[in-house]
Amino acid sequence: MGNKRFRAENAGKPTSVEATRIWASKVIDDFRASGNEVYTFEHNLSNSERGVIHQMCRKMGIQSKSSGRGDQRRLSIYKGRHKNGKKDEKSNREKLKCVSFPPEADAILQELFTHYPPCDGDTAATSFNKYSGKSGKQGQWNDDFFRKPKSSSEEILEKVASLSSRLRKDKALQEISKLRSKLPITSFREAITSAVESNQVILISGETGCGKTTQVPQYLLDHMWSNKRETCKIVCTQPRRISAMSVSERISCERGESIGENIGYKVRLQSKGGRHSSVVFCTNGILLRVLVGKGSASYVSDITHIIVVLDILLNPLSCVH
Ligand SMILES: Nc1ncnc2c1ncn2[C@@H]1O[C@H](COP(=O)(O)OP(=O)(O)OP(=O)(O)O)[C@@H](O)[C@H]1O
Repeated sequence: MGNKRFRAENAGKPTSVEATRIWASKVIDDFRASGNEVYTFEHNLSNSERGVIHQMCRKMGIQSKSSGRGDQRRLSIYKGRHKNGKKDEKSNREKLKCVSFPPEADAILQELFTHYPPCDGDTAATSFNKYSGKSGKQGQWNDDFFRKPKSSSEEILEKVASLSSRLRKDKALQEISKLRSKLPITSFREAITSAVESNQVILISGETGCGKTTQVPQYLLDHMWSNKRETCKIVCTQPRRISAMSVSERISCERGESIGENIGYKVRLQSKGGRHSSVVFCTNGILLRVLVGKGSASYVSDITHIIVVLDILLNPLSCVH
């Protein structure tokens, strides 16, 4: 399966973006199955077609590079990582970091990731050293990010007092607080905290913007601190790493504190906060890794609440019998 065959397919290249994707994915698949290290497309690709192919390659983890000028510009794709056409030594080192699982664990993970696929950001090395453990033991997460803060009841009281003092003094915070009190979810605050107290799982459904994401974690946190004087670890998932980061920033702002104090996040290769943070946002993929990681039992029991975002589309036709 050499360049000849690819050139033949290249000659009949389609015109629309979708058709380019279909055609290019076949060419890339054939290239991946071939013994060739490099494949160069014909020079009859337009700028936008090359753009589509570069984008596809990025998603598939294939290195791609265009070279040449004007009509002669051609796009090449590489099996290994290349820098300016030279093989990057790093790729060999990266290959050595491959994690393998015993067949039983493989089957369980396959099923989990089929039902709850990690988002793009999670599929690449998630704090690999922390997940694998420096000793090299696979699947061992040595991180205490998901452990409960060690605060005593006096320290909790101080945190509550400090929040009310900020609210008294800070005009901007008072404005935000006024806006928060007008959110549709506000009238359900008590109902939510008492439902959480008496049930293991609750489902909260509300229109977009009603306050589910930003308010529920705070209701639970304030309930744990003010009413129960107890420390807690509230883990909230978000479908995307960017939303995990921005929601934790928003909540920190609503409480007049810096991100990484009581509210934090952990996404691929990035985190703010730590064990001391009581509310932490992460992506679905990170939570899954926490839950299925070997030795996770010791700190998973520290997690007091898990808030998962579900996007359920109800098909009205399915209700018609
Ligand atoms: N970063 C932000 N800056 C300003 N306002 C924000 C910010 N994030 C959220 N809000 C506002 O806070 C309110 C509650 O938002 P929140 O995300 O909690 O709602 P939601 O019910 O979770 O919505 P969705 O179902 O779309 O996720 C909304 O009115 C929103 O506009």
